[in-house]
Amino acid sequence: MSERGVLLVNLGSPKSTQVADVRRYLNQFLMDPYVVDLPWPARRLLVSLILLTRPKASAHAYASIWWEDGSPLVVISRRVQQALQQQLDMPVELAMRYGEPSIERGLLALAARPGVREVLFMPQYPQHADSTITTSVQEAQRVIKQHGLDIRLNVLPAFYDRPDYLAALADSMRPYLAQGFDHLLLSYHGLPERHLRKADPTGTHCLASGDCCERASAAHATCYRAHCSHVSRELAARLELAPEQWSMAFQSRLGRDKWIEPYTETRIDELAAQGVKRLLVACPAFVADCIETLEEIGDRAREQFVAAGGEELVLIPCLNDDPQWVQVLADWCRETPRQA
Ligand SMILES: C=CC1=C(C)c2cc3[nH]c(cc4nc(cc5[nH]c(cc1n2)c(C)c5CCC(=O)O)C(CCC(=O)O)=C4C)c(C)c3C=C
Ligand SMILES: [Fe+2]
Ligand SMILES: [Fe+2]
Repeated sequence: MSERGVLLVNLGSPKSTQVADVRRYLNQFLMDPYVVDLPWPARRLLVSLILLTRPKASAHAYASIWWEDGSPLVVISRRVQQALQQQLDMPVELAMRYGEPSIERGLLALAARPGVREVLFMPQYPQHADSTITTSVQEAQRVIKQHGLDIRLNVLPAFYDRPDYLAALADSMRPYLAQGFDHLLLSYHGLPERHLRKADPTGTHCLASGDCCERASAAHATCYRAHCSHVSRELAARLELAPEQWSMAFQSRLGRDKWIEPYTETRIDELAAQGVKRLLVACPAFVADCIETLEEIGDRAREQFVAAGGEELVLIPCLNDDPQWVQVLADWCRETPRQA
């Protein structure tokens, strides 16, 4: 009997590539106030407008990357859960913030296991964002309260600075660099600039200057962009890259707000114009490949790069179920101190 259970948490995918399923998923996702952070009436209006056209386009994109056994994100996350379960003598469940398997289902399954009193809640996001980690924790707290569950939540914070994670990521990228390249682009999921300012506990640091992320600040405890910068600099150092050999950009913009820059789309054109022929792209905001890596970078960015004069864009896979990464997760499950 184990006192601890583990819940691996990721974002989630539609149930299928049917437009109706994609619409249901996008509605749940975008109506989350941590994602579209507008008051309810404005959020409802904006999301309803997005839902007029986006589900069809997204369904098409999902269909182009869907696997026989489902969404890559969910299939890969399930593989990680199973590999982890084989290494651990504590129960490991998988949950998605949107869609299935839900956080509710995961927590109820763990709470039903004899002896489990603590859930090590492991959001699978290296960098902090309220639209990923905070919303997942809130949902878990809601479920615990609603069902009166007798369990403590022990939340694993963003792990952008943990040396074992960084080593696993750098090691997974090394074979791709060894095949030769002109430039490595580290493309992170974007965020509206407003989200960054809202998450700034000092209220004055984030985005007050262009180099805010390079200057030490208490704001960096929850600054998504500072976390991305940290991962990028660490990767460059571990992979022994010169400054001109790599750069960082942000993808997946939605809507008309200003998102953090530079945009990946812009960088792709710039790099092609600079004469980069063989471009490597890694996506370190994701630990599992998903529509954002496979379709947005692996398909669309590749086409864009070649149309702009590049020769080859190679997408470096996410950590996925890499044994070294699974080992790191297993270590964290065993070694994270119990919560008082
Ligand atoms: C306002 C919109 C969005 C914010 C903010 C946002 C933040 C954010 N998302 C991820 C990780 C993932 N996002 C994924 C898909 C996805 N993201 C948005 C919008 C926002 N994300 C949309 C509308 C979608 C759906 C696909 C589409 O229609 O384009 C995924 C992949 C899901 C899958 O099934 O494969 C992930 C993972 C992070 C890390 C993040 C904040 C930093
Ligand atoms: Fe997203
Ligand atoms: Fe910053």
